[in-house]
Amino acid sequence: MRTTVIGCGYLGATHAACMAELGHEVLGMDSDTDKVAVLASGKAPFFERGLDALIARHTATGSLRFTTSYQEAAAFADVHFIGVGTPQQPGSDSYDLAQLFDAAGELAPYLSGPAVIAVKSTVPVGTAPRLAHLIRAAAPAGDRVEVAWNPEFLRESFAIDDTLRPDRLVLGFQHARSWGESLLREVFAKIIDSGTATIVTDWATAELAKGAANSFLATKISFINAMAEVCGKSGADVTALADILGHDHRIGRHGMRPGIGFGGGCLPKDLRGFIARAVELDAGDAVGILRETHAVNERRRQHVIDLTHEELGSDLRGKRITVWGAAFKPGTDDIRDSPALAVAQKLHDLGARVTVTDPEALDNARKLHPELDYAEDPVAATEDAELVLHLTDWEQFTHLDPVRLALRTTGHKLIDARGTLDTRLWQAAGWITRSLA
Ligand SMILES: NC(=O)c1ccc[n+]([C@@H]2O[C@H](COP(=O)([O-])OP(=O)(O)OC[C@H]3O[C@@H](n4cnc5c(N)ncnc54)[C@H](O)[C@@H]3O)[C@@H](O)[C@H]2O)c1
Ligand SMILES: O=c1ccn([C@@H]2O[C@H](COP(=O)(O)OP(=O)(O)O[C@H]3O[C@H](CO)[C@@H](O)[C@H](O)[C@H]3O)[C@@H](O)[C@H]2O)c(=O)[nH]1
Repeated sequence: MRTTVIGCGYLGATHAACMAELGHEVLGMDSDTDKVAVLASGKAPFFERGLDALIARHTATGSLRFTTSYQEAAAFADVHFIGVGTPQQPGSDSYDLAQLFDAAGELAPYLSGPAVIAVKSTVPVGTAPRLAHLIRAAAPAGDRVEVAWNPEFLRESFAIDDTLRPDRLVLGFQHARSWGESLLREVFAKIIDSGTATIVTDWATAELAKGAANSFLATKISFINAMAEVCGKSGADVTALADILGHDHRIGRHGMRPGIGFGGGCLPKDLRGFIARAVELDAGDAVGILRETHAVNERRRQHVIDLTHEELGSDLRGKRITVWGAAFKPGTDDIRDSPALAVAQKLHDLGARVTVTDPEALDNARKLHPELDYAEDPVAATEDAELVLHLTDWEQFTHLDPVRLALRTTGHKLIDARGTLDTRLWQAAGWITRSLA
């Protein structure tokens, strides 16, 4: 089959490559000419394990191509996935849907025959009817264009695997047993036939499924971090506590790693967007729990700042601090709402001299935070540091030798905000360690 993917960022580029991997002919479309040039040359414009190889393989055979033309995209296929961004509006917790409505508005005038627009972008519930109205009004094919909602649940750093082997497939339609459903079942046939739970539902449930899933995941992380606060006051061990809770199959250990809290391009903004939409719908009382999820998460970042003051004093001006980590989590160069960079920025604002190191995300970090210092090598980054903050849990950091590092630093002080360092080894090497987990 032929499909297009409109919007080739983290989600769209992965989706396009994976659709080609399923055996389809795919045309990726993006309005960013530089991004399209990189993709067309057979590379991913960001770091995601395995994606370069997948894009290279399918662009080489011609089954995966890229364009900046809506007209070419409309003519190429009957099934169009939309994966453009839906960031938070500046100065508000609500979603900014401009990319989505722009993309749909640009594509629609070229839709002259029956087509299915399957939206993967994350949106507030109630978006589908508005988008369908806009598309049908602008498309020559009118009501023969069907809008489907197909939320995406992939995690960055596992993006390919999560796309090809998802936990579930959700397809939302305006009407039951539609033409669009048959077409999308054909697109996803290999995934469906491998036994993946496939839930066909209405638009609103499909839209809500995504925000609800991310709100739950965020709440699970904040729950264990709230327990970390109680453990901190009572002397209990939150990692052991998470293990004990996780053995209960109704709770499970996944998503229960305590530490600095969640960041990234999805959980924080989807949580805020979900709360804002519930308030608009007069269901504000129902999301009180999510407000607390958000508050706990904010406290985790502040806790790192508080511990820094405890170790280095109230005046941080001129203090040399090394931050290990810039990406919001390991396995990606994505720095959107990165807890590590938020803390680094705050410490810089307080007058500290902050040096950041990260295996993949330094280029992105430099662009967004030119005021911080950077070092490629974590050992060199730690030179003369009075305090080391371990803020993103890259595996590489766990292999660093605390004895060797102790010789280079002036303070021998470590805050492990991810709980993945063996702090006993660090203490044996003469370090004072503090932990969030
Ligand atoms: N990143 C993830 O892991 C992930 C996972 C699941 C869902 N999502 C959701 O998917 C959506 C996309 O997220 P992302 O992380 O890929 O964002 P992104 O910012 O990386 O990508 C968005 C892409 O859309 C392009 N674009 C913007 N306006 C366009 C237009 N009018 N026409 C064509 N292209 C246009 C941009 O150039 C960019 O390449 C969001 O709604 C997000 O919440 C993301
Ligand atoms: O036990 C945990 C698990 C995660 N995190 C943090 O939570 C954030 C999000 O992690 P993760 O969920 O692995 O990454 P994302 O790639 O942001 O994926 C989330 O957001 C995507 C975009 O909506 C969804 O598709 C995914 O299902 C959802 O997991 C990161 O900062 C992690 O460090 C923790 O602190 N503790």
